[in-house]
Amino acid sequence: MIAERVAARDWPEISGRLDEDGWATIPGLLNRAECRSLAALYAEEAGFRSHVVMARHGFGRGEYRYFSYPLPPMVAALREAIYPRLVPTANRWMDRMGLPAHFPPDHRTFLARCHAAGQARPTPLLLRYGPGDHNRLHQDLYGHHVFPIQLAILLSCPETDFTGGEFVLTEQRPRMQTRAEIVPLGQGDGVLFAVSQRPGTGSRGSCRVTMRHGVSRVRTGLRHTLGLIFHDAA
Ligand SMILES: O=C(O)CCC(=O)C(=O)O
Ligand SMILES: [Fe+2]
Repeated sequence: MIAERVAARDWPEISGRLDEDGWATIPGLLNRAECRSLAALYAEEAGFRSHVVMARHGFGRGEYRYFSYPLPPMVAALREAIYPRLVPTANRWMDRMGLPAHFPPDHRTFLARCHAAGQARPTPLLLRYGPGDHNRLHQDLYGHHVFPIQLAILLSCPETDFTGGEFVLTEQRPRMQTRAEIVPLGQGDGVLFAVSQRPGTGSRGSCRVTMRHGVSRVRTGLRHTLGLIFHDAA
């Protein structure tokens, strides 16, 4: 089901958006019931390898939990189905930036590479924000092996479950001020975005664009997200 749903998307269009902007939304990737059941996992004791209280690390305010292996079936299915769709873009980006990394066509092979290099801890996570919580701009780098695109899915419903809490992306280009963009997301929508660097075209030809992401302050209610990073952590 997840595989068919992912296959039905217009991947050439999504790749074009990623090349142009460094991010692309996938509207309605999960339905409301799926969002609810994933968000409900947050309260369960089992299934997670660690719990991070963001304020303790200067990451912002709010909390998140990394899943342990085996991942919940829906999370595993999303990771496996989406990765191969992103590989052509990821490899093109590496070429354009003159970086040697080359990503294999299936996720299992890429994970084996991460694990052999000591990056063996799963990175998919659930995040939870209440009133006043926010996520400071950051990059999800967890070791040498970095797949350059990641996915976040909004599990809560804006205006109904929470207010505020916008997904924010910034990009920095050489010799320019930082630009910020708010990504409009509804419940169940996914956003694909550059983890750290992507190729761009600047005034002097091609350049590297540095991206960061975060979440603006949640005003009211509770906001849950699922984060899917394709490399594992050291
Ligand atoms: O909560 C969000 O929308 C962003 C979560 C995040 O930082 C991530 O998925 O890597
Ligand atoms: Fe993140």
